[in-house]
Amino acid sequence: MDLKQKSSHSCSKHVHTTSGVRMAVLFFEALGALLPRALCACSLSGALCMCALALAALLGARLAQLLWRRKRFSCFSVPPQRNWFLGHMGMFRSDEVGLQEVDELVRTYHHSCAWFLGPFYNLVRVFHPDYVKPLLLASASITFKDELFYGFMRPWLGQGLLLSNGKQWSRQRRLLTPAFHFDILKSYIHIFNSSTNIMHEKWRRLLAEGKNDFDMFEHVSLMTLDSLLKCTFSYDSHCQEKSSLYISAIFELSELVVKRQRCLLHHWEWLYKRSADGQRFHRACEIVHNFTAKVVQERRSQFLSQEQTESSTHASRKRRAIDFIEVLLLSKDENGEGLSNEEIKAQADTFMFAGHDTTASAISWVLFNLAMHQEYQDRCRSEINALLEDRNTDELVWEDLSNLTFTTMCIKESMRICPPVLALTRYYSQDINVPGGRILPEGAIGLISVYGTHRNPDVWPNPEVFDPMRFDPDNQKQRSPYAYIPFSAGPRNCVGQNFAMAEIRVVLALTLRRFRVLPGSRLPNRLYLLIMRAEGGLPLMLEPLSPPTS
Ligand code: HEM
Repeated sequence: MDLKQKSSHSCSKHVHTTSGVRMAVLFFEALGALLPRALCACSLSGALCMCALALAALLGARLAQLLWRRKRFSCFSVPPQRNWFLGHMGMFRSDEVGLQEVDELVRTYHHSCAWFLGPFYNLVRVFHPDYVKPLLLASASITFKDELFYGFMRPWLGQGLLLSNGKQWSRQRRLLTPAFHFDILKSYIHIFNSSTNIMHEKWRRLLAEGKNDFDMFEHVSLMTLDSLLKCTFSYDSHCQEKSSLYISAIFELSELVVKRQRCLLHHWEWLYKRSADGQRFHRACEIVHNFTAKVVQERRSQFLSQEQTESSTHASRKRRAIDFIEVLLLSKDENGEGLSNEEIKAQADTFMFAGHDTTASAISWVLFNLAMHQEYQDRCRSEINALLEDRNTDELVWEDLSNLTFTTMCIKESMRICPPVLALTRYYSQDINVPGGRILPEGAIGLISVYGTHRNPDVWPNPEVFDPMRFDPDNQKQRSPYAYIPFSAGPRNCVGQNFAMAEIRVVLALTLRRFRVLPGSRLPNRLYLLIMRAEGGLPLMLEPLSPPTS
């Protein structure tokens, strides 16, 4: 449907309607400013009365300002609110019902709607590729990661790539991009194979003990963390077999960030610092930072001493997997300046956060979707077995990945229907034009709903149906590149997407070769947290398969 036709308002209209409100703001502000002067000339009771009036006038000015700001959103549809003051505050649910409400929102409003969080935050939620495009392609100089959604991660991730803005971000992005070059990623395939093997060994042991209701999220998260620690720090944590303080701290931090976003009182730093959660957050940050600082320091001294010996020649480096820390230690900008220890620590913490839970979510949900669709699971398995047919080892190599065509289609369809990152938010320092003559006003937060866009029936017919054929190359041609955005798009897209896709393909291929995956004891209810999870875990059952005979 033509989006312009659907547009019922134009933002230009609000200029007239808001001038009255603007006058009211000016009136109340003038009143608030004049009253204190009049106070000097009054008795005590008169002074108290004047104080109350001044306060009321200032409050009136703020409320009028609030209404004026909201008016700027009148070109967007506004779903029913709690009341004019609280707006949609508290109406956003993070459970299965909440996700179904997003589906309903998309069906009703087709492309976008305004969303007000009390008197403080005004958002525009977009869920159509034509609206997503201008928001994701807006220049980095006017686009910022907003503090409402990203700010609470700052004490943990610092000014790493995910949270930095402007020039600092562009410099970091230039320096970090080589870390994700194919030549580097190739050397990680062995790590992905071996971490998957460790997980499968554990599964076989548990199956032999008679346990067969696996919380896939728990197992896969430990496995992706294991891989990431090896790829980032060359650190073998053995975290799949034994617990570690560092790992528990990472899990705790992810949980606490979401908890804080949901609790308005805890947005206030002074109060949060004194709360039990705030203190847990502080302790967990300390554990993570101490760990990263120690590794970075050790690696820098090791690196410097290696530089002076012959053993660190280019050839010898090429023989082993170069970890991210090493690439970061080597990187230099156009002025020959490298990254400081502080910057490297922020990047390493960012990789650990951005890389493990997201990939775990993608792997867990594709296993779930294939458990629910055995016909597609069988087709993936045939593809994998055919690929490894004449080999005497199960080890996948980089070149195999491009031959897993149908398996990759299933992964993509699973990330459409269950995107690990459900939404992105941005703050814009200038008005942004979106279709239908609408304007996202300067200072507003744009919430790009990945989930909503992937489920938009105007773009994806029968969006709730799992159909890998949507990603057959012939069926993709007609679609906007902004209709499918699990890794975001534009300048701030996911720098780790090739890493993630390689890992997911290795894990899925080896798992389906060795196990049949079946639905668990109950169907999961989805959870809308920093990433898509399942309430109480994602139970699946496994049936070990014997190696295919040729
Ligand atoms: C299936 C797995 C993954 C998904 C779905 C995913 C998704 C995303 C998304 C949607 C963004 C944009 C976030 C925003 O704008 O706020 C992003 C950014 C980012 N991702 Fe990923 N990611 C995945 C894996 C990884 C991995 C494995 C790494 C690193 C090892 C990584 C590192 C990053 C970084 C550093 C950014 C910030 C990029 C920038 O702002 O320039 N991600 N990711």
